[in-house]
Amino acid sequence: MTATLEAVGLHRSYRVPGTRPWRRATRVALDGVDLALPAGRSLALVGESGSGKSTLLRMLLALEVPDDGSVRFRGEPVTPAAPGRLRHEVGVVVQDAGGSLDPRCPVRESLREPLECLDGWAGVDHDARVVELMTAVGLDPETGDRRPGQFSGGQRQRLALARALIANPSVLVVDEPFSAVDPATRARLVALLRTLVERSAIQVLLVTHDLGVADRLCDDVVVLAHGRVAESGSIGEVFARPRSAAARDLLGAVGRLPEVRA
Ligand SMILES: Nc1ncnc2c1ncn2[C@@H]1O[C@H](COP(=O)(O)OP(=O)(O)OP(=O)(O)O)[C@@H](O)[C@H]1O
Repeated sequence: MTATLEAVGLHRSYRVPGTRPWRRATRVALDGVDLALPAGRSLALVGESGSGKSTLLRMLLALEVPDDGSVRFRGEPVTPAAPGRLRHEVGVVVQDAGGSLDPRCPVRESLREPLECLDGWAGVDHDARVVELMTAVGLDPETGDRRPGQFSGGQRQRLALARALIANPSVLVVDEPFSAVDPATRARLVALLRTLVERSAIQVLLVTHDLGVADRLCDDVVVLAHGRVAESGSIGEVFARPRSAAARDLLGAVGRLPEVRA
């Protein structure tokens, strides 16, 4: 069966800033990465800082062109110039959730924006959809007139989630979405995301340092180390019996094996 999202042989290097042009020093961020998000599954992308997770995400979202290799969405090649269905079907929550919301606009307008840009939403009541999504993420729709600065960090994460979900994506990409919130808020957001995902059958591609969150939300895991896939498989398998040093290091760093679902 065709994977929903697939990367084959991705390579990406960057010039190291400050080096003299004739020395041409480069840093390899991705070195031959293959990855697949099979239909109906959710995937966590983990790895130590600098392992290449964000770079890989930029390629997968067709925001940047790899030096080599390709990305396919539902079997079709995607590039920044021709992202095809990817832009319509993939919702994204970035690390800095507040950043996806215009600080000058009432949040209702930021939430409505994807509906105004994407096909298929012209005949739909956008305000009603905003009310629906604000309610779904546990925010009072009456607060839609407020600016992002009038919400707490956790509430802004909820708003970013609502914005990512508003155009009914089939895939939700979330990049360290819970790093800036306290543990109690994080637990509530994870529970909320899990409920939303189960209810709407969305596939999640999660980038995280938090293996507990990965375990709660995803079926499979890819462990990146030094721009390569060190290990991949079902979360239950990899967390219970890590084969690579990178996976063992990550699991060791959290002090104990995260709770693994039966
Ligand atoms: N635009 C860029 N220019 C130069 N080097 C870059 C660029 N983007 C990434 N890199 C380098 O590529 C490597 C991988 O970086 P990347 O941000 O993908 O790692 P990461 O796993 O997402 O890290 P973190 O968990 O800290 O966010 C790093 O060595 C980084 O310095």
